[in-house]
Formats: sequence, structure tokens, C-alpha cells
Amino acid sequence: MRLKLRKEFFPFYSKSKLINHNTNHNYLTRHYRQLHSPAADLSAPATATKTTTDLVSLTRHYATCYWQLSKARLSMLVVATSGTGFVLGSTSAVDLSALSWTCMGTMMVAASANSLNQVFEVKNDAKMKRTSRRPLPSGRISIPHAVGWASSVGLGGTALLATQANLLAAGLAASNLVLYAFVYTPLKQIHPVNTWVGAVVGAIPPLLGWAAASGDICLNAMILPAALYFWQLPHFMALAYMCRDDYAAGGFKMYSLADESGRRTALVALRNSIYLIPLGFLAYDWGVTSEWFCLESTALTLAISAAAFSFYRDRTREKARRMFHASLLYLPVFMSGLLIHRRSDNQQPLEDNAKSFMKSSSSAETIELEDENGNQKMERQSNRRQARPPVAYASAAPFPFLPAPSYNVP
Ligand SMILES: CC(C)=CCC/C(C)=C/CC/C(C)=C/COP(=O)(O)OP(=O)(O)O
Repeated sequence: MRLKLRKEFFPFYSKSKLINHNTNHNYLTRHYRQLHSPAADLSAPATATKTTTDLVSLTRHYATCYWQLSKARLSMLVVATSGTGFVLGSTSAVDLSALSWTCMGTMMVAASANSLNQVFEVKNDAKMKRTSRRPLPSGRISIPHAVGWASSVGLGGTALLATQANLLAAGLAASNLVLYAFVYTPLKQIHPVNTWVGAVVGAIPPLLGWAAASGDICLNAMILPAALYFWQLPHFMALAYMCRDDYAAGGFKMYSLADESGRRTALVALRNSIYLIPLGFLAYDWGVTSEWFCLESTALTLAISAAAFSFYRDRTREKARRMFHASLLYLPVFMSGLLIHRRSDNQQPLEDNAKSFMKSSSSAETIELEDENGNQKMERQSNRRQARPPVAYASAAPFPFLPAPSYNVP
């Protein structure tokens, strides 16, 4: 039984590897020694209690490893954005069961993406203070084991989204995993543009949630992804500025490393904070939320912009930390505001307009006309378009920010 346990749980570890690792895996070393000690070999058959204790501690050990590989707190934030997208994309009542499946699927794919990110960065993470205690650089789990975990949760999560939500949501999740693990992650060691690519990765989950709820994506779905995209720039610029030395030691090409004075880093943060300002107005104008959200979002965005401006004026670690904390506050408050003030009929105008448009196109109106001989005749005039409200128009226009032309056909 003990031999079987050892083979099952330590398939990738040689004895020397385990014993030579540092303090972070004392547990494994102790456990391995216990299993290998002559006393253990000579002892009477293990009692059921001892085996259970072994199993419990091994389960705990690997559960901790999986939790850390998945960057569980970050993944939960990703799930929160996807869940918010789902609620916003739901017309009228929210389907709680579908919401739960979507959250579960998102969590699994995000966990997989984060685990693969750590697999690819094991050497870099080992050189950074912030990340050196992660399961892979500290030797608490092997790379094949981590790849096995990442593959199973990634495939499982995608399958879950495909079967319980829809193919669009599953496709978005899978593409985002590829973008994060196979594009963003290597790019971190190549070019500072990585932060902008990472911002796209962070913006996809709410779109995924919306797609899971509504089966498609329209312009109204873009409010939260846009907020996440712009929000990530001040957030990550602050982090990369505060941890400059650490990132340099890890071999990452962050934007702040090529900006000695920090001026350009702070400017990027400020510019993107300001880009957040119109989002509250757009959410209201497009019928996603009530007007209250417009006020709250503006106040919130001015606060994060003020923190970014203060960092721009005085480029110290302290100011960067303040901007980082302001960004931490921004996202949950913004998402709560969206949820509290959401208009559950936010897709209704689009559908209604589509219906009324179809109706007006097909229905014919009878009008009086004179023929060439001056005789009165009745004729059915068709294809007279009705005016459509701006929300529907904006969702169809390629440039929604330009003034919509008149669409009343005389
Ligand atoms: C559905 C799905 C696949 C969602 C994935 C969402 C996801 C993983 C978002 C994270 C975005 C991001 C740029 C994180 C920073 O990673 P980093 O590598 O800079 O962090 P690190 O330095 O702590 O490793």
C-alpha cells in the first residue's frame, strides 16, 4: 500500500531531488523520508489511520500547489468579471444555473492559463522575490505534473462551457488561454508591448460571460471589456513600477524598465485612466444602465485619474502604490455599480428595433397615386423604413462614436 502511494504521488521525483530542495518543500522531504525509512520498511503493515493521515496531507499538499498554480485569487477576479458580463448580457431574469456553469468553466480555463504561464516562466519566477516561492520554482511540484493539471482543467473547462453555455463562450475562453499562455507570456521576455496584449486578455472574460448569457455579442457588451482594458494599464504600470528591480532580475521587458524617470510610465497610466471617463456615459446612453451609474462611474474614474495624475507629478514608489490601491478599489466598485444600475432590458431595444425594422420593411402601406392618364389609383408602397432609436443604430454603425446620420427615409 505504501509503495503504491509513493508511486502514485511522487512519480516525477527522484530521492535526491526531493532531499536537496530548499525549505519550501520540507513537507515533501519529510514525507518521502518517512516512506523510505528502514523503520517504515520493517514496520508492521500500515494502519488504516496512518494511511488516511498520509492521504490527507498529500491531498492538502497538492491542493495548495494547484491553488497557487492557478493563481486562484486572480482567477476568482476573472470569474467575477465573467459573471458580471453574464448578468449584464441576461435579458430579464438571470439563469442562475447557467451562471454557475459559466463561472465554473471560466475558473477552470483561467486556472489552466495561469498554470501554463507558470510552467513557461519557471526560471524567471525563480529569480524574482515576488514569485520565487511559487510551487514550480520552489520544487513542490514537477513540470509534467503542472502540465497535466493545466491540460485537464483547461480541456474540462472548455468542454463545460461548450456543453453548458455555448460554443461562442467556449471559443472565447480557449482563444484567451492561447493568447495569455502562448502570446502574452513569451512576449513578456521580448517586448514591453506585452502589457497591452495582457490588457486584451483581461478584457475577454466579461465578453465570454455576455456571450454565454445571450449567445452573441453586440456593442452593449463592450462596456465592461473596455473598462477592464483601460483599467489594466494603470494597474499594471503601477505594479511594474513598484517591482522594477524584481522584473529586471526576472528578465522581463516591462515598459517601466526602459523609462528611468518613470514619466512615460505615469503618462500611460494617466492617459488610460482618462479613457475610462466616457464609459459611464456610454453605459447609460446605450441603455445598459440607468443614469445613476453615469454619475457614479464618473466620480470613480475621476478618483483613479487623480491618483494617476498625482503619480505623474511625483513619481515615487509611494505614489505608484497609491495608484495601485486606487485601481484595486476601482474594479469591484465599477462592477457593482454596473450590476446595481443595470437595465435588464438592455438588449430589448436592439431586438425591438430589429423586429420593428423587419415589420416596416415587409409591411406595405396603401397610398393614393395618380397614373400617367390622371386617373386615381391605389398602390401599395413597401419598404418604408421606420426611424430606429440611436442604440440600435449605434450597434450597427462601424464608427459608433461619430454622430449618427439621419436614418429616416423620406
Ligand atoms: C478565460 C481565461 C483564459 C481567462 C484568463 C484571464 C487571465 C489569466 C487574466 C490575467 C491577465 C494578466 C495580464 C495577468 C498578469 O499576468 P503575469 O504573467 O504578468 O503575472 P505574474 O507576473 O504574477 O506571473
